[in-house]
Amino acid sequence: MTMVEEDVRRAVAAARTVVVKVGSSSLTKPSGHLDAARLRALVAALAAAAQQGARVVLVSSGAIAAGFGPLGFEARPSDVATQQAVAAVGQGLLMAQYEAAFSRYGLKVGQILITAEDTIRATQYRNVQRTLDRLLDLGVVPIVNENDSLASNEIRFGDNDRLSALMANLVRADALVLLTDVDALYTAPPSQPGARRIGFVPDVVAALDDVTVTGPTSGVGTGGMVTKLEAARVAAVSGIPAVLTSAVNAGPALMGDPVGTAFAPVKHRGSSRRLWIGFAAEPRGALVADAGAAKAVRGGRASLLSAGVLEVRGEFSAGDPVWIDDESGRHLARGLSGFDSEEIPQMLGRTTTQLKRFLGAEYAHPVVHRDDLVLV
Ligand SMILES: Nc1ncnc2c1ncn2[C@@H]1O[C@H](COP(=O)(O)OP(=O)(O)O)[C@@H](O)[C@H]1O
Ligand SMILES: N[C@@H](CCC(=O)OP(=O)(O)O)C(=O)O
Repeated sequence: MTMVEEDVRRAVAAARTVVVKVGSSSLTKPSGHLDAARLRALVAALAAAAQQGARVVLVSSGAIAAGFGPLGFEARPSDVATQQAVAAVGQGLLMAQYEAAFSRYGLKVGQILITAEDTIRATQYRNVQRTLDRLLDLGVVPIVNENDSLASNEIRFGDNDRLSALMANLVRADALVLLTDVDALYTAPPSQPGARRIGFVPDVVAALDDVTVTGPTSGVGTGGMVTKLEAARVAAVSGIPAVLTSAVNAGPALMGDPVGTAFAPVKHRGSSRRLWIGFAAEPRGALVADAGAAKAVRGGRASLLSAGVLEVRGEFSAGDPVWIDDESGRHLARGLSGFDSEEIPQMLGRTTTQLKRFLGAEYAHPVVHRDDLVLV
């Protein structure tokens, strides 16, 4: 069943669990300080939704943008070490403001700082999921951000837009609301003459060809509209309706009013863990499948066995995401490797019986189990 705009609006208003993402530019001043009035206005809208029974997860950016001013920097620092230090200061300031603002409505907040690395492994993923579920059961508003101070540069999410769509999967949200500094998606950056506002996107994958988007323009944001559309796409293919609008429209958006841009889901909800594998982290290496294994993997229900692996590329540990490629180098799937890259060469081409006999029972497992594999 495809949703029309009214269905999306209604789904957002009726959402039992809703993930709301707010960008740095909506919470801070260009000087690198928090804008307390705007933060309080946002909290008022979220508290109203919570008081009507919604379980609200807030994904909030702003740690770096709120921390550089108090530390005496005139602009957002560009080197990673300073950004990480600034985020450690800004995150505390941000949470202090949220705690004070939500407490006026009798609501408690809980901080969740997350790294891509923490969550890619099955045990860690379930741990984050369990903590968030429990916080929501306790009536707490979880406030999520990337752990900017600790995330290593190569594997960070980098933008909270994508993180928010993944969070929506993780908490099995009924809706995702992306709040930024522009009132809607436009056919081109709104500063360009002739850019038209788009009220409804029935199929975000198809729409990507028709709009021109750019990176951030605010000086404090990171992803611009590119990552917001990516988030809307991840939500849509996860079966989650989404709305994109400006932070000042948070209240009306959550009440289902026709503000901003509504995105219809394009698929039924899939397994959240599989989506996480598909979108969360950049693969560290690749396993090259022979023709038989490639066919089996493409069929959608097979594990990748060492008997069908020709080559291992890159360095990774067991549990890391890897590409599964065919012999011509085309990506077939993403999956979590069951072994360290250095263990795999001795396993290549061997059947499960041979692995058990020559290397021991601990090697008699698929290189990538089908539950840990997503076709691309
Ligand atoms: N097609 C488009 N429609 C709307 N906004 C766009 C488009 N292309 C680029 N933008 C820009 O994206 C900006 C929002 O991204 P960003 O600054 O990263 O916000 P945030 O801090 O909320 O994540 C807007 O201010 C807008 O200028
Ligand atoms: N995690 C970073 C923000 C990353 C980010 O996505 O920023 P934005 O584009 O403003 O949503 C921070 O808190 O400063």
